[in-house]
Amino acid sequence: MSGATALLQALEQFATLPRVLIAVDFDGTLAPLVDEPMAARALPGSLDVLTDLARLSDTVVAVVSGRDLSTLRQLTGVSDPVLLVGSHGVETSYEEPAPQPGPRERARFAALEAELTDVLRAHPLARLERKPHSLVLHTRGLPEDAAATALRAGQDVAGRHPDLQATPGKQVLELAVRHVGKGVALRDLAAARQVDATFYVGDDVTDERAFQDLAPTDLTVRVGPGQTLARHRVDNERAVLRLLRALWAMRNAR
Ligand SMILES: O=P(O)(O)OC[C@H]1O[C@H](O[C@H]2O[C@H](CO)[C@@H](O)[C@H](O)[C@H]2O)[C@H](O)[C@@H](O)[C@@H]1O
Repeated sequence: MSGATALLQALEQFATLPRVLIAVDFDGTLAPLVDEPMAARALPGSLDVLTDLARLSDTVVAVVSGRDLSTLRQLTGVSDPVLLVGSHGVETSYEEPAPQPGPRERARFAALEAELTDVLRAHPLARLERKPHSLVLHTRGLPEDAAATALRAGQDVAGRHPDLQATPGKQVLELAVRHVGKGVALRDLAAARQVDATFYVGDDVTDERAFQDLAPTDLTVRVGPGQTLARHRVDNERAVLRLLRALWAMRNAR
C-alpha cells in the first residue's frame, strides 16, 4: 500500500470517531517558511477550513505553535472556536491569563538576553526574536558558514545556562526560561475535552517531540523530508491544506 493510500485510510478511520482533536502546527505546516518571521502567513484557505472544522460537532480544533500567543493571534487572526496554543504549550487561548515570568525567570531572561546580544554583536546578520518566556536566535537567509558559527555561539550560551530549555529548530535556536512542550499541551487538551483520538501535523523538532508523546492510536503526520516518529508524511503545506479539506468533508458527512 502506498503512503498516500495508508494516510487516506487512516484519515477515514479517524473521521468516524465520535469525538476528536484536530491540531496543526503553524510555521512550515500552515504557513510556508520565510526569512522574516512576522511575514509568515498561512496558505489561503487553511485558516477557513480550520474554522469550518471547529464548527462541526464533537470536533475540537487547535493551532499549536512555538509562536507566542499574542503573535499567533496576530498572524492567524483566528479565535474561538479555534483554540490557540502558543510558546510550545506555555500559553493557551483557553487558560488565560497566561503565566507571567516571575522575578527569578525575569533575572534569568535578562542574563540570557545580555549574552545573546553579545552573540548578535559578533554575528550581526543573525537576528533575535523576543517572546515572553524565551529568546530565539534566527539565522535563516545567512550564508551557510555565518549561520553555522552564529548557531554554535548560541549553543555555547545554552551550555552556560543548563537551567534553560534549549530547542533547536529550522535555522533557529530557542532558549526558554519556561517550558511545557507541545506533546504535553496536546495530551492535556485531549484529556480535558475527552476526545477519542488526536490528529497532529507538524514539520519541526518540537513537532517530533509531540509525535513521540502522542499515543499509537493518534494520527500523526510529518510535513516534508527528514527522519520522523510520525506515522504518516505529506510533502508540503499545500498537502496539509488538502488533508484538512478532506477531513472536513469526511466529518461533515457523518
Ligand atoms: O511551532 P511552529 O509554529 O512551527 O513555530 C516554530 C518557530 O517558528 C518560527 O520560526 C520558523 O519560521 C520562521 C518564519 O517562516 C523562519 O524564519 C524560521 O527560520 C523558522 O525556524 C518562529 O519565528 C519561532 O518563534 C517559532 O518557535
